[in-house]
Amino acid sequence: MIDLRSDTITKPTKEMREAMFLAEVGDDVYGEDPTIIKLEETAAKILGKEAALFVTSGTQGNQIAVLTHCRQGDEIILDEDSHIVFYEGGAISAFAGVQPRTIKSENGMLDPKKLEEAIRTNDIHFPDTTLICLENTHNRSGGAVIPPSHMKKLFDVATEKKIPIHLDGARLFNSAVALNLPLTEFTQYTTTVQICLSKGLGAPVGSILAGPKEFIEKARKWRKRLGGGLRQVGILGAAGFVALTEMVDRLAIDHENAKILADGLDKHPLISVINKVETNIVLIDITKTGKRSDKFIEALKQIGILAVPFGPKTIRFTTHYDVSKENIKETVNKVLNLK
Ligand SMILES: Cc1ncc(COP(=O)(O)O)c(CN[C@H](C(=O)O)[C@H](C)O)c1O
Repeated sequence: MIDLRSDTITKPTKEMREAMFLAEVGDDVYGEDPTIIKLEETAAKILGKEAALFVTSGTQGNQIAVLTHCRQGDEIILDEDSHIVFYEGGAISAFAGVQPRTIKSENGMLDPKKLEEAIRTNDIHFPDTTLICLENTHNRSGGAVIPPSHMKKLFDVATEKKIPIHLDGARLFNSAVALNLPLTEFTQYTTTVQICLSKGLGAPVGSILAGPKEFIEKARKWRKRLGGGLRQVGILGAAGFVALTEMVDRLAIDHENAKILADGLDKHPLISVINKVETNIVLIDITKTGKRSDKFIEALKQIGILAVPFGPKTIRFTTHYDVSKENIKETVNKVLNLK
């Protein structure tokens, strides 16, 4: 099977497994796990933040960010297609008790004017707007890169209104590699940021939430409240450290493979690629095939290819470390022969 369902599929590399085996560990609830301390300090530095916290997933990182920034009854502004709204099971309402105020983005980019209009004024009838959430790359726009110049426009609106910005940067490294920029070019326009170690970077588990020191102390307590007090977690941290320090540059290969895949699939008379393939995600429209996406996914599985539905007529393919250029070429040849 050529598994293009997601970059979450990546399995730990040999180097990661060795690092896990040799990891020096301690009880992280008492702050005594040297490997996770090293990971958190390194991540904070790379992200240009005062402190960082290892979390078990991107979802947990986003949810702890909302719980730490907000109070029950607050309103947060996000893109209607953001992962936090679309894929996190309503957790911001279930746990943090906050109200999402969604605005539609253009290719993952919120309009600064619409953002400003969505911010509540001080009125007894209104909830307070206490957080703005961005996503970069933008998953449902097909891994769209939000350039720092656009992030600055949103940051300027938020700063003027004294509202923090949380960036869901699950694939922020993909944006940084696509634009050949350091992460701090993006994170300078955020208060807090979550990045995934377990997606394109290949770690088996985990994300990092980074931000101001005081914020991270509060976030650590929220993680504990959620049962996230981790013990000898250096075992996971060791793999995360390899991901963070050795697996970033190779994301360019995933981007190249995504472009080869997109160019190939687009040649099929009944398929059209609908996103500008800037990173590791390809979205195709299958309307002309007359098939619904679930049926098309089954047809792909019959020919040894795994992908995910992204709507009734849309399919997503995601390239990653465990899919080679040969796999991509094989995928193109097989799909081109699909009737
Ligand atoms: C932008 C963004 N932010 C957060 C997350 C959550 O990360 P995890 O909770 O899966 O570690 C994801 C995962 N995305 C997964 C995928 O793309 O296959 C699924 C949809 O949850 C994400 O794409």
